Amino acid sequence: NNKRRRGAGAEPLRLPPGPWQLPVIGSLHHIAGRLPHRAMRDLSRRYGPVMLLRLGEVPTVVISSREAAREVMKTHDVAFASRPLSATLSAMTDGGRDIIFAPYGDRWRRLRKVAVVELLSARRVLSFRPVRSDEVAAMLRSAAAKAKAKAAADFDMRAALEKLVADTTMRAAVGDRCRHREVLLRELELAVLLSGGFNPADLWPSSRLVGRLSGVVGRATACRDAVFEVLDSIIKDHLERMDMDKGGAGEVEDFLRVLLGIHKDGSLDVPLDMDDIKVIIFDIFAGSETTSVVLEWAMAELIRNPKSMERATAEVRRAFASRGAVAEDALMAGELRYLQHVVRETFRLHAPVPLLVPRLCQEPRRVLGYDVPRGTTVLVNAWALGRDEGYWPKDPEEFRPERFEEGGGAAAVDLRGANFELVPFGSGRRMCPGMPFGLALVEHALAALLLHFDWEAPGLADPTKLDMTEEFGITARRKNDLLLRPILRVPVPGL
Ligand code: HEM
Repeated sequence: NNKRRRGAGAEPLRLPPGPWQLPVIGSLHHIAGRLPHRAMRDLSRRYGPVMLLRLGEVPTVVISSREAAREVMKTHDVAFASRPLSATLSAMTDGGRDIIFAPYGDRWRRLRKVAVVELLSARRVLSFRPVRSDEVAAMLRSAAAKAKAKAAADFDMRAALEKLVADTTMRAAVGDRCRHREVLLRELELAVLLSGGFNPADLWPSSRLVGRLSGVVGRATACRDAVFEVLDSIIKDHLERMDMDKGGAGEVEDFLRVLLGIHKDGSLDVPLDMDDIKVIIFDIFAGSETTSVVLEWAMAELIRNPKSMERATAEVRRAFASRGAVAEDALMAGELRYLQHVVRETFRLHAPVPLLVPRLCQEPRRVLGYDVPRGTTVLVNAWALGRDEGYWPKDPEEFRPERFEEGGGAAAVDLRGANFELVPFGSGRRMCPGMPFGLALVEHALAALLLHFDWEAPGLADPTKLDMTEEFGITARRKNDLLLRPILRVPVPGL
């Protein structure tokens, strides 16, 4: 009965009446060797939008319809507001002492409040405008150098976007003068890799042998120690500097300075110790990584879809070519409508965290009539929701930003967590608090790349053939590099 088909043109799923025991319909071998979000989407087409998999020893409910997603992240949000803590994550976060993986409770509430109110507010995001402009300008200069090279050279878009996001985040988080940039970035990359959850130690938690053989917990501990050591030294530098220049932080006050200020003068009703500060900074680095992933997909989709590229470029140049640079006020006021549609469409097809961050069922709840027991891990397949033909009837697999225009069928759908068919940032209490910070950089960088350059994929006669393979991991990035050729159209400031 649970095995209803829900493919193209299928009837809407009819729910079973009353309480319903979820049978285990799949296990690890159903997804082994495949991208988990794809494999789970295929299973859900056969078994329905609420299905129970047994991944190793971990009972995992996968949610694949907007109705079920609404129940998990809205109707029963509190019951699903905790996180499962695998052995690897526990080692990495010292038992869930950060924000992203913290169990639901007072500590999480306190740290999240500090992050939301003091660091990621609209006012603070705005204050980093000069940092974004500087770092985007640096990226544009390196693209302009490639465009000027005699033998036209390829621009490594992935490397450039990763550098842009890392440098912008680094400056916003800990200021300009970070001596440990390389170590920090290397360890953070490892942290993201290790926290994927699909490793043997996390899937068979009761087996000490598996844990010992995989060695992943040891690596996670070493990774956390390395990051914390670097953060200790950054904090020491910061405190010295704060003592020296008592006059104030200048134009841009970085996150660490804000947090140390709160720690020193106890100006909040909640105390903040040094460990709290380190984990908040750690999370901001870890959370930001996804920003470059989505920018890379946006550029790849625009290359594959020349008509969309033409429209987006024309809009950006109409708005900014006469000024010679992107102005964030116009972006933030939503004046570049098509660009916003491009961003939404990219998130629809390429949710950078395709299964969101796992939730834990704290209290038994019924989701679409199925009983979800306490202790179950719950994954919301945002990637599958974004491609479901039931919600995106016109070519769900195609990149068509026009669907978000008036009359396009999805004009009212946005990213803020109220439309459960488009939830790349999650929804409810655990929704991503970094969305405004991430989106500001995505829109600014994308507009600048299109304003100053035309872009070509060298050696690719038919752009629709651009390789779009995804890589395995907690974040769904493109597998292969994106090498593009920039052709300078609007001079880059400062050159
Ligand atoms: C394009 C960029 C981003 C995407 C797609 C993204 C996505 C997500 C998702 C899916 C979650 C889990 C939501 C849930 O469980 O419902 C999350 C949580 C989180 N994100 Fe982001 N994120 C992005 C950027 C950022 C940035 C820039 C920061 C920080 C500056 C950040 C910080 C966080 C934090 C701290 C959490 C944990 C929230 C909690 O558990 O209470 N994210 N993000």
